[in-house]
Amino acid sequence: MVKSVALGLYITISCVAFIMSKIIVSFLLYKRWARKHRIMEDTLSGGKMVMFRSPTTRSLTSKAFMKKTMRLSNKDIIGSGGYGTVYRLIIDDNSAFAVKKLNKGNTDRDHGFERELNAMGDIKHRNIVTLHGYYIAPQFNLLIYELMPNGSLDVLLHGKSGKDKPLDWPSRCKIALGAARGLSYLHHDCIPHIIHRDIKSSNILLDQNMEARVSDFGLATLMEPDKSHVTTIAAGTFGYLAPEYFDSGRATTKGDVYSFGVVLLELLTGKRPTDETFIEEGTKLVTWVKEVVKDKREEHAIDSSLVCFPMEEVKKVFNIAEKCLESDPSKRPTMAAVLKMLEQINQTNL
Ligand SMILES: Nc1ncnc2c1ncn2[C@@H]1O[C@H](COP(=O)(O)OP(=O)(O)OP(=O)(O)O)[C@@H](O)[C@H]1O
Repeated sequence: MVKSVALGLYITISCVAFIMSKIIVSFLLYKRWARKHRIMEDTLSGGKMVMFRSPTTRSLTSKAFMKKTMRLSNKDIIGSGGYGTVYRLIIDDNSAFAVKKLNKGNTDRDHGFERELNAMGDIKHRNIVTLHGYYIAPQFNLLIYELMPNGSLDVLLHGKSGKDKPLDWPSRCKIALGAARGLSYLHHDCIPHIIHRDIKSSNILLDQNMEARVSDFGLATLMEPDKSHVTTIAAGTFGYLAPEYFDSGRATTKGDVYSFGVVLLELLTGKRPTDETFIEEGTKLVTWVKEVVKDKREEHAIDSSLVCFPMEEVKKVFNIAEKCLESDPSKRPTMAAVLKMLEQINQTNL
């Protein structure tokens, strides 16, 4: 009898010790993960700041960062979009950021919002704009990105100041290839796979080497779209949205492929998909280009600011764009296939 009680006690103690050790190991592993991923996590001015570990953020302190952030003013604005305003934040010679102040604070956000942001911070690729950190507070939220010194493809192609220095053909090829590589990474190499949902020229930014970086991935999922933002419907932007989206409202990788096809047309023709002349003529960029390609008149559609270009390559890029713009999503290539096609024709430019 005594023996069986002792045995029972022994088994209970062993089980409790086993469970406790598992809990402690999990806790330690979590702490290690958090230390690796977050250089700092601070409660500041009623909000929480999280910065992810990277060479750029290593020497920063959250207080110094917040102090500079609070001093941002209109003269620091780089641009604004449907989700908020983007500011240039220079900390020192080695650290410059683009801070996106989202329109709403976190009053209606849950832990899913932070989980999404942490997942976005894990994505590192040479053709994706890195998210360095975030700040969440009841009044406003900030997303802290790496600063892209050469701005967006949208401004480079259709900038307000006129095309004083138009992009040459090799630069356009390099941008198309970089953007395809970034998007292909999100679709095929990330686990779980990521649908961008808002591919357009203003979401393709250029780094110091004029290498394309896809920005704003995950943002459409993260945010409830601001109803005052007229260009964005549930997700995506008019002119770039795949036709099936208007029926189903469902974002898919093939929807991203369609939007990428529109960006290729922008690179080729130098025209915006929402160009007023198309609306006046009752057509759209995609329809117009399809007719031009069918009639083999590509030279009439090419951007007039392009003075020197190899016609064979131009035709091939028109062809890839056409494939991306198939009305039936199942007939569109995957981004991996688009990347391969672009790599094949661009070998001479790279
Ligand atoms: N990381 C960055 N580095 C440099 N400039 C940036 C950065 N992020 C955004 N910008 C600039 O700020 C502008 C506004 O960006 P934002 O992403 O808020 O809006 P958008 O992409 O134009 O529109 P939408 O919100 O509908 O996607 C961009 O056109 C770009 O020029």
